Amino acid sequence: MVAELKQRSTTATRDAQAAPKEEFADANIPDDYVSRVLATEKPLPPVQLKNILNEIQWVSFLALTITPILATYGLFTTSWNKYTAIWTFVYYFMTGLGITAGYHRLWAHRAYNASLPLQYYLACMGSGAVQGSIHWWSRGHRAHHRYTDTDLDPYGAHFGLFWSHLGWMLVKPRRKPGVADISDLRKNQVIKFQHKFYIPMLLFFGFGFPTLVAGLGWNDWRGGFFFAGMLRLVFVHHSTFCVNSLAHYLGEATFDNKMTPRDHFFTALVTVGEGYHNFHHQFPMDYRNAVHWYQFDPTKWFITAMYKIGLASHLKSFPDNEVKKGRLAMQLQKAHEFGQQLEWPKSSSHLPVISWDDFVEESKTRPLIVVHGFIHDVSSFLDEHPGGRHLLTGKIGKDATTAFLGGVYDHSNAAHNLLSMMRVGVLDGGYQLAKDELAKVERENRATGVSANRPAGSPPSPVTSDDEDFNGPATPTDETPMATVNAVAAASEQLKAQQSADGTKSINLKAATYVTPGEAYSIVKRGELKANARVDGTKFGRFL
Ligand code: HEM
Repeated sequence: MVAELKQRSTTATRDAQAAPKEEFADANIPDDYVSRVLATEKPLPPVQLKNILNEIQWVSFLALTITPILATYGLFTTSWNKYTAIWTFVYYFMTGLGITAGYHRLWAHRAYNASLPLQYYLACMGSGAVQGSIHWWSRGHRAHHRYTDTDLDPYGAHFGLFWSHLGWMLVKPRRKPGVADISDLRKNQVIKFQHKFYIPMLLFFGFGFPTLVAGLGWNDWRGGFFFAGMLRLVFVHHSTFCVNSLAHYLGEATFDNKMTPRDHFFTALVTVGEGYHNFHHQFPMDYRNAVHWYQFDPTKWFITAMYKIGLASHLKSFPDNEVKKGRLAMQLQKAHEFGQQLEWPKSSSHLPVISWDDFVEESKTRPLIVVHGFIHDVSSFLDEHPGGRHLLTGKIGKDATTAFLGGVYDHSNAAHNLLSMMRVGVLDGGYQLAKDELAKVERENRATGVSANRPAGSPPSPVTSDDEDFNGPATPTDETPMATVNAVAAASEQLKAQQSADGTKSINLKAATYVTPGEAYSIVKRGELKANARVDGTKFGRFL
């Protein structure tokens, strides 16, 4: 089975990677390509001291070590000429842009179209940056984007800062980069030309041309070679390498933190504007790396200038609306993480459900106030209340929702938040129910020997907090005081009207939806809160 899988994998990978040149390299790619290749194709053993000489990639190793040595030698043996200094700086940008505007955004990502003269110019300048041919560079870069942070990424940041900056070029690749299609580049005449003549182009634009300009221009041949040639090349090299290393470590994940790319001004500064790398990995076909005018992206400015003079066209940019969505997603994630560090009120399902009667009884022993259907213990706040202690004590054992929500004072968000932290229970039904009124009447009448919902002489019904037991208003008797009967009947009528309106056994609309900052709780059916209490294992009708 394993052998078969291995066979299939090898065949699929070979198919994918060695497809005919004019076809898409990934035309036959299996759906599980990444995991299959990683599982079945073993990487080369790790580089160790004992095998290092065999593992070194000598061409790039020498190129990357000899240039800084020669540049340092030049620095100590050559005097600076003002014009050479300016030329070195200018040629740094020219060759840097050859990579960023040419190799990277034009060819690797097809972020815009360039006229033939601009393409040849960028190919020449890119050759002067000595980083391999467009063909080789773009293939590796497409694999980097496609397999970011996996072992199929040729310069995966997950292998460490040194590996992604330099290490991957100094030793033989530990495994073949993942398949990436470059069939479009194979057809490009400029790329074909540069690939064919890459070595002479590299030597000329890397060292000959900068030396010639300084030598013929102001007779500084030596400075031209060491500074505009060697020293400039060291800077261009490490500028590009920083995109693979620093841009995956330093800064913000502005649009997505699933992978390592980050946005940072400093990286942008040292990479000719490639430092907004989180943006770039999200929107790779965008000709910009930086969307804001104040962000440093000379490559974008160069492409825009080329567009203005008619040498570039079809500049691609990702829809602004979608860019904003990416930013918002991360902002929301951060806000959520911040919120998780805060203390939040107990939710209704973690509080006991208390009947109105029990609430009133308990209020005699401690300062309890009902607001929004929650019972709050305000003892810690009595003396702190900006509106005065008397306003709170006046509402103990009562429902203060109306007063709290603007009847007396329309409290701030802060007050709502503070209040929610004082919750100790949920009032059954959310507000004082008609049956509570009824129970009160019962209690009062019990003293006088009459009942509001039973014929005189029959035993009083127990006051129950089970909603299902509530069957409407009492039948008035001759003994019931008329005012009480009317109040109960009115409350009952209201309840009935509402029940028939929405077809449910619901509660007063006013109390139906409680919106507390950070939480919205909606009671859809009477008795639901009780279920919450049961789930939580708390006892119904008892304070914790
Ligand atoms: C436990 C419940 C309560 C809490 C946590 C609370 C909290 C606060 C807070 C924080 C303020 C400052 C202004 C603001 O943030 O909005 C305030 C002001 C006030 N509250 Fe309350 N309050 C409660 C209950 C009540 C009740 C039941 C009443 C009225 C019967 C009331 C009446 C007032 C008044 C009139 C002010 C304005 C004071 C002023 O600026 O002169 N509060 N309350």
